[in-house]
Amino acid sequence: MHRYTESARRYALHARLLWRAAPVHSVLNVVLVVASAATVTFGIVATGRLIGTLPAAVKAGVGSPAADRAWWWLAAAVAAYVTGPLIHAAENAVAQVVSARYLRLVFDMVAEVGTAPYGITHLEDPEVAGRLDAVKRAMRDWTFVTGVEQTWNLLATRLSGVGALVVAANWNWWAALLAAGSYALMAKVLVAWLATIFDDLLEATGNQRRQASYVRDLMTGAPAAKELRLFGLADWLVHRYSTAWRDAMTVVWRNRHRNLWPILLASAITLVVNAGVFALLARDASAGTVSLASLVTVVQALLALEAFGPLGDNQSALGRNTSTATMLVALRRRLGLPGLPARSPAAEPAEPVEPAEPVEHVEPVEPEPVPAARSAAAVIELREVTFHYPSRTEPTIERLSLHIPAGQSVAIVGINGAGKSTLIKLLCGLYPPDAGIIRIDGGDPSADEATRNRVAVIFQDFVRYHLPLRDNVGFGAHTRHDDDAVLAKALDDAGGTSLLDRLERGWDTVLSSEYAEGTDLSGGQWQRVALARALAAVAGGAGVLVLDEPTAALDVRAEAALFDRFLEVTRGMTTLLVSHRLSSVRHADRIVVIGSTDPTRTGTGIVEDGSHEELMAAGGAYARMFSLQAARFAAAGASETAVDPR
Ligand SMILES: Nc1ncnc2c1ncn2[C@@H]1O[C@H](COP(=O)(O)OP(=O)(O)OP(=O)(O)O)[C@@H](O)[C@H]1O
Repeated sequence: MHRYTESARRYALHARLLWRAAPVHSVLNVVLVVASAATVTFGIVATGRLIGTLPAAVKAGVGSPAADRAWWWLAAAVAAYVTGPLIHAAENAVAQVVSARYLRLVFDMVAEVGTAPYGITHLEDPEVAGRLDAVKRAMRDWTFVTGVEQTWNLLATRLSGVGALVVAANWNWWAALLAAGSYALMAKVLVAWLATIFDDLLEATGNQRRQASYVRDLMTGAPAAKELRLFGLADWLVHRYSTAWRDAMTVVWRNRHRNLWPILLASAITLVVNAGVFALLARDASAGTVSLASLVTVVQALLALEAFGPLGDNQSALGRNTSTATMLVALRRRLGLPGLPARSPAAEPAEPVEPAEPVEHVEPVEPEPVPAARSAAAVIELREVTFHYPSRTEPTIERLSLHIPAGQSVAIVGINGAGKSTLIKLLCGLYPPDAGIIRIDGGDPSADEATRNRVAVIFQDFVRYHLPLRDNVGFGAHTRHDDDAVLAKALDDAGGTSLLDRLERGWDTVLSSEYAEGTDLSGGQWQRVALARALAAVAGGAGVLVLDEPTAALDVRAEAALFDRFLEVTRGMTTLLVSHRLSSVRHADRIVVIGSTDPTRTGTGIVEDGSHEELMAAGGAYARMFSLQAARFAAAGASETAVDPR
């Protein structure tokens, strides 16, 4: 029973989405659908009447009143059959608009799931990630759009069934109801069966199908192409793909077979009921209680009752669509978002389908007046901060306190896995701490957007946007994105001016060789572009600049020179540098070594804190790491002024 009420709920959600996406066009489509169903019913009646009047008309001859009546019914039937396709065409045209807006709305809803909660904890939750991926995959399937477009055809068909029912009920109301009911039962059972399959596809198989898709993409995409050939992985991947896919689909196949019997039963009922109803009609006709005109009309009407039954591919497309929308709404609610966004994109142009417009609950950031040169340096305060990743039980950071005054440059160093990047992510508010407080100029970065905008970070795995150089640099600058002077200065400060000179289309060159007139960059060039993005952020209002090892692809000397330059151009700013190469960060005002502070604690704290000279003089962990790196590098025959990477 639950399955049947559930399908009613899904259709109700579908109706709400259509209404939200395109209210005017949806109402227009309903009107057209009613008109279309009416022409079908009228066509049935007119044809029946025409056939019924023909014998008398033929007998009475041309010009007789009977012949006139036949002509009238003929004209009416032709009008119905000609008008029907015209209305249908109009309905399709309006349906296109509705589907474009519907897609836009659903795209916004998905984008909001990915972007609206500022923290990234939810995206690392395997269940959320699996569902989000399943929704995105289902949206890419052609059935998703077809499902929306077919809504109106399905509605028109069902309504034409109502017309046929009224006509058939004129002959025998209970027989007509019985026939219509048997078709409806079959449709209900089939819809519930399809919904189970789609839910299984979306839910139960989410992770396994994700694995299978991942392996398939490895085989067909550029990123793994080199290793795939070098390690001879092709056969292994093909095998892995087919087993992952089979494992994923086993649940679907099993449920598909297990739930088949209600469909077989409903089909048998429909067959028996309809045989009985037609036998009843035949009996009435032979007894003379049904005229020839009525017989033709009722036969057509009874056949048209099939409109209440299963409607093939169109219905499964709509079923798939409603399953996806239901899952999306549930996912949104789980993340604390409203099921449906409050604002309608109906007023927006339907095409092209663009990325999400500002979402309802995230206040659009009003461009603030940005100082011409640079914004004020920020003060950073971490007090007794403890944090553990959702997928772990032990804390990664434990009771860590750090005060960074405005304008200081600080290097964060520590061994692999010490928690340097985690500390930076906490500073950006990407995760809220479990305990303790993090403040930037008094604001909480995990809760306050204006505070977050004060921090500009380039991570080790910074994004290489396949977009023009202008965007790759300008994305850092928020409100100054289009200010060429700001971008040029940032690129120059990052040591990337020569790169600009080499690009044929200058700032407009797309940084990807997958585009005509685009070009890819070397690892080092990409790092300079990323660095320029961080520097551009200063003009955009950032008060803290963080470089979390985005320079690993540069050689030792280049990284050291770049960091020195970075410290020079950002003098007076609050800056944080993370690097394994201690020589690269030795010129920072202050060096903070993080690591295990106490054997009873699993999380990281501050082990040492001071300037390069102070820490070297103290002869602690930093001094030992520095000397070790220097010795290794010297042994490798390089200059003694630079220190070996790792
Ligand atoms: N998203 C995550 N989920 C769970 N654990 C994580 C996640 N990211 C990092 N960790 C774990 O947290 C610990 C600290 O990682 P982090 O990346 O902060 O170290 P790091 O000092 O920056 O390391 P490296 O020098 O290698 O870059 C590691 O044990 C790592 O495995």
